[in-house]
Amino acid sequence: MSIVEVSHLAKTFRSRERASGLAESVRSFVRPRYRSREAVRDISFELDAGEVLAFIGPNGAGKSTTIKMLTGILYPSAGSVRVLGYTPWQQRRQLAYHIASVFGQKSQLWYHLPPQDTFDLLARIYELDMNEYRRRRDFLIEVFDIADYIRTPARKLSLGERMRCELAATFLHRPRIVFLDEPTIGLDVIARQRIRDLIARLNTEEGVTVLLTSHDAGDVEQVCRRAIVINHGEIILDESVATLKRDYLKEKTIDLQLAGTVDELLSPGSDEPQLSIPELRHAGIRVLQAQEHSLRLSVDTLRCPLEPVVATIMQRQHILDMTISDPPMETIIASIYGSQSPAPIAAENVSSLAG
Ligand SMILES: Nc1ncnc2c1ncn2[C@@H]1O[C@H](COP(=O)(O)OP(=O)(O)OP(=O)(O)O)[C@@H](O)[C@H]1O
Repeated sequence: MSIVEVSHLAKTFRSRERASGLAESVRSFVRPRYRSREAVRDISFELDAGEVLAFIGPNGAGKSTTIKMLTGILYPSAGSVRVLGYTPWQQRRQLAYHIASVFGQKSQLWYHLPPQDTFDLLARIYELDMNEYRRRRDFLIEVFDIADYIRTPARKLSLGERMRCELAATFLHRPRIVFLDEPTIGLDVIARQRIRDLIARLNTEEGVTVLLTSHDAGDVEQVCRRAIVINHGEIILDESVATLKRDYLKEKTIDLQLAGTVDELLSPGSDEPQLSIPELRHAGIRVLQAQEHSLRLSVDTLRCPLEPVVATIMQRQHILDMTISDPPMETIIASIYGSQSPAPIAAENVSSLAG
């Protein structure tokens, strides 16, 4: 059953243009000029209870604006939205008891207070029964493993610790839907993995519906089952993550730091660097960069699993360090459009496998 229904949603921002210089400032004061930006053009989709949806797209695609309309923070310019039967911007207060949102860049924890105090305040805001609240709080403290710093002021927590507390706070009132806008932004590999596992666990155990935005393809692959890709405020793809993986997330980049020089692994004399190892002269493997001790390969994991590639190189060279990264979201979007973008590897997407 659909618990979120979005139909032809649009949002145009109208902002006053700032003038520079005294004369222009006076002119713009007398006759202000406005600029319109269509952040969301025409978005329609439905979400069933228990789904985990990735809502992805490049910077400025309209993801946060859509979430803000679904949670009642913004009203739209056109279209309709029903979330759990409510119209978010008209019934924001009623809806707030049943949903929660996390904006990775903004904190809902009181900066100078320990998370425990924020939890107590939220319990009052959501009018929770105190016994039920304590049980729930203790359960979340255990699940999110935050007992050690629940009494430390939020301002003193590391980003990963704070994010775990943010999420615990989000689940306090047993929301039926959570909107997570970049919940893993800025986190290291281990903290990111932990957040992914926790979101997946609460979805499985409590059936909470999740709508998640992220620039990290790993979040999408590991947490979500369906993905909506948007660009310029419009949906360009609505598919299962399995299909997205098969068609667009199959390329991985392996960066290797070698004890020896890369020349030992390359065929001499060719213009384009090519591996000399016969087993790795495979259409699914491309050398992206080769310099002194570092080698960057692109591997099409559908045609060629990663393990044998790494194992074959290890037989010939000692590997000092290795990272495996997903293509950046811009590249995925570009390949959805059917063309390849030369966007650089997103450093934050890198997951280190060896140190
Ligand atoms: N309050 C606002 N006033 C004017 N323009 C805005 C406002 N909020 C967002 N925009 C513009 O709307 C467009 C969509 O922004 P939005 O934050 O929804 O994108 P996003 O997909 O979440 O991007 P990112 O991945 O960078 O967070 C952008 O061009 C942005 O500059």
